[in-house]
Amino acid sequence: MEAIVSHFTKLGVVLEGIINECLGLPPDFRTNYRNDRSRDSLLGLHYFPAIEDDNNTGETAHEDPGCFTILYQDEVRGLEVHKDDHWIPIAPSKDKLIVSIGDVIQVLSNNKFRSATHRVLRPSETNRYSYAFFYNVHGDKWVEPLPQFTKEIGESPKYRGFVFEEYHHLRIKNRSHPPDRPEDLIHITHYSISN
Ligand SMILES: O=C(O)CCC(=O)C(=O)O
Ligand SMILES: [Fe+2]
Repeated sequence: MEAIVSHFTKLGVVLEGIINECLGLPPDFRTNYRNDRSRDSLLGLHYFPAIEDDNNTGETAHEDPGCFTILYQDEVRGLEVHKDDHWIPIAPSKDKLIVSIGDVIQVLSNNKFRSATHRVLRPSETNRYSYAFFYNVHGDKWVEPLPQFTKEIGESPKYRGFVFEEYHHLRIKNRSHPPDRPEDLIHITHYSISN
């Protein structure tokens, strides 16, 4: 397990540099913004075969809350990404890792990069295993749209700022104490500014 975390962490640092570059952020942005990996987490997931009447739901549609997620799925299908009103299956492969942008990058970039809406449908014929490595910011980090994507280019911020831990807790609460109505689940839109 420790070896996997160490590999994912090294890869995460490289990916973060690539994402920063794609966003046009300076190379030292990462070390200036944060340089603490203590809130990253690795989740090992085991999905039992779907049975009739449970809609095959493994993970309902959601976006990951942190910076980005590195996902390893075995050779069993199930992961789907929502794009242009369609659910697109992500072909499983033992040789591939899937990287998805999370809500923190969406907020920092003021929606220039969007977090990926995804879900897992469990196949009925077999178990499914995956590892999700969540590359996060530190809990007490203040997250808000960066000036590079707001005042420096004449755009108004689409989110109010928040402490990452607060949002993370609300997201965990979605799971531990799910609200009666699905529309009351907390998403990043909780911090949206409607102009
Ligand atoms: O198991 C998967 O393929 C995805 C898991 C996931 O989306 C999550 O844990 O946030
Ligand atoms: Fe996810």
